Amino acid sequence: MEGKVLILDFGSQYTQLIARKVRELSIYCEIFPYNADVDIDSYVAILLSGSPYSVLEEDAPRLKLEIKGRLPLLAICYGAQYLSAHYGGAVLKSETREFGRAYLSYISDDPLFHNIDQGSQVWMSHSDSICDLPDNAMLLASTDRVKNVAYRFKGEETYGIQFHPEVYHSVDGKQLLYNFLVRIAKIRQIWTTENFVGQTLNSLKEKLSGDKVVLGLSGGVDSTVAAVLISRAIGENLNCIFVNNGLLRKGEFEQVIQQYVGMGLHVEGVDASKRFIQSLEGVTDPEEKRKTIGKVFIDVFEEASKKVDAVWLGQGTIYPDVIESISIKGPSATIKSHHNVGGLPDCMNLKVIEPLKSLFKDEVRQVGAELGISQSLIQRHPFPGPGLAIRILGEVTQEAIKTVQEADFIFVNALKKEGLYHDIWQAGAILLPVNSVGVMGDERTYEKCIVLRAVESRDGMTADWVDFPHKFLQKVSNEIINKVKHINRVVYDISSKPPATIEWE
Ligand SMILES: Nc1ncnc2c1ncn2[C@@H]1O[C@H](COP(=O)(O)OP(=O)(O)OP(=O)(O)O)[C@@H](O)[C@H]1O
Repeated sequence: MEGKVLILDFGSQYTQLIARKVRELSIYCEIFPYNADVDIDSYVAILLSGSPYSVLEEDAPRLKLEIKGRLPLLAICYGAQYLSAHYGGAVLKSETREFGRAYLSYISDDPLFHNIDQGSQVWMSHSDSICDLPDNAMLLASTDRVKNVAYRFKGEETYGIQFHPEVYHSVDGKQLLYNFLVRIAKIRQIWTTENFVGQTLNSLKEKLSGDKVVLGLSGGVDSTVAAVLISRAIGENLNCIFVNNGLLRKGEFEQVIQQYVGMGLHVEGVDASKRFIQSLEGVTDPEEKRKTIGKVFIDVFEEASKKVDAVWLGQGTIYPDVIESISIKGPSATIKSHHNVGGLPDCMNLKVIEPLKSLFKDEVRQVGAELGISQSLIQRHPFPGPGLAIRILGEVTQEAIKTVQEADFIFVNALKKEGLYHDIWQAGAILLPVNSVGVMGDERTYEKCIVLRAVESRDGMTADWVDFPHKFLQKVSNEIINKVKHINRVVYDISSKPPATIEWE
């Protein structure tokens, strides 16, 4: 890849955002932990991230590579403090923690601040300050409260800035990154979806020449886009498997298979719903549900794929999954066990091909559009691997599945009809394992409760509930109570993530 930028991560919550901003400038970049062994010479510029640590702490992260002066370097927040402290400056605890908006009251005429004016709003988030710059560094910018807000080492393209150009509230942040990457580091802006597709097709053709590939399709965006890319490269040699685990939405299995076939994919639909539902009998613990589904999935997938004489397993892994697994904090301990195919390659002896592993979710969607995949597939809401099993609290029975499917169908259709579907990250119905008293006609009822959940989010990491017009909720609630058997009550979930999660289990 020509013109790659390296982002070394000190564990900041904003590191992925830095990468997103660089990609938005049509420049390719990769994130690695600060202590990873990377071949610096394969990059053309380096960015250092912020960090929750203080350089004053004993165990603060320190680079093991000598990077200063080798490539254009922009160090952000902790990165800037680290460079400064490491090369003879002084960093001390600030008297007051500086968090939020600040305004640049002094800006030098360095190219880093080209087209950025005095008074520009920047976003700060630090509790240490650079009190003295290293001897061979010069001051580039200040705010009223902090003097050493930006600096540069003399005679080098090595910069440090205290504020966060990657966050939205730094209004000229994108301009600053542009100045650094394009004007200073002279990187060409050639990372486009079109180029990505062209290059990926070439490399897939070369790598997979003549080999067969098997790939699990979930109906979701990632596996669909991965499948279409691979199929463009190797045609009939790609064999897809779509498993019906009986936990999909109403009519989804048939509908999605039809769409896949229409797209020219070679796909085998395996209806294993009975096997899944049987194995879930008596299981109520959420983690055990996920594990049970995962195990059956692996068995079913393995059996189906034996018929294909495959050498490769195609996967729709995307960049956030990769970052998560190499993060400086290690794979998150709290992540739920998924029924993804991560466990498959070892036991199946297949080589793994992951054509999307350098892309963020919205880039995957753009690639999908570039490949001509219909918007109805690309813009689908994320749907959990274990499906409706984790939207049925307590035991998963045929009757419970039918109830959730019907309620979900009414809710999601209403969203589509009102033109709300695409403004929402994810929506669905949850069945609670409690009965409550109601009255229908002259009869007293004692039946179940459906929760409606709809959230807005940018990346699924944080989410907020959608504030629907009451009339809309009223309409959906009426329709569910009138049409779905065993439901006498509908409630709407108004919790955000965190502290709640998007799914209930
Ligand atoms: N019903 C299924 N049949 C076949 N393969 C599946 C099925 N469900 C999931 N998979 C495979 O497992 C992978 C991970 O599943 P998961 O539900 O976590 O998807 P994801 O990471 O959200 O990706 P996607 O957007 O493809 O759904 C999918 O990308 C797909 O390859």
